[in-house]
Amino acid sequence: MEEKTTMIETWLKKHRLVYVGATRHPFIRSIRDGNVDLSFFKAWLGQDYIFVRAFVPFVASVLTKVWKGSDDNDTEVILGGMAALNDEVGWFKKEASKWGVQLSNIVPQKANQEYCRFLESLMCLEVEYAVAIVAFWAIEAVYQESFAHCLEDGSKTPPELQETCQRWGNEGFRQYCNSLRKIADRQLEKASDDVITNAEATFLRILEHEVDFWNMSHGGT
Ligand SMILES: Cc1ncc(CNC=O)c(N)n1
Repeated sequence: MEEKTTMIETWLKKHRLVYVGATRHPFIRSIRDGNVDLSFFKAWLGQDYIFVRAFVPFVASVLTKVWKGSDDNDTEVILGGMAALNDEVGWFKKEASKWGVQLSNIVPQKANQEYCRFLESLMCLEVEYAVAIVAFWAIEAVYQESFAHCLEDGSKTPPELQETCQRWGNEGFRQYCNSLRKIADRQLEKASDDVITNAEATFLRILEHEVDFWNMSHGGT
């Protein structure tokens, strides 16, 4: 059977370097190599908690958009993502107390604020479902690929960080990302050229924001 090349496959090839920049960032490499600066890890933990709080209403907005197109499968996949986020918020609180990170005192850094503001712009009703679902997939896929890399054979991830890597690097999360990717590709198949152009630009913006987010935790600004 002949498999046709999907839009996302095409983009991943075209933007390989940017994608690798987001999924093989020095911060992730330092976790994998076992020489991560734990103060960077704690900084990431606090900032990511703030990001995830903003990510929840974004996912809710995607859910609203799919509901209008009333696709039951899509709704269930996204709702599953929402449920996982509920669990994740609880995990962040537990993990923060384990590391002595005070979540109530975290000040969002500039890169985080800008990323959250970008998410907010994607919540508008005028943003098409195809664009929003591409963004959703890309956000999840970067974490999946990054943390799965820290669990591959030969990695020296410190034992106390393995649970964190498992959170996004596990097999279930990989399959969930694949489901999101299929949903996104299916939307792109029927999208207009305008929407496709928009979705590709959004994909790139997400990758840039993810790199800036890692940079921030890695001692950048
Ligand atoms: C900055 C960033 N990007 C992606 C994710 C993964 N999605 C939900 O947890 C995340 N937690 N943080």
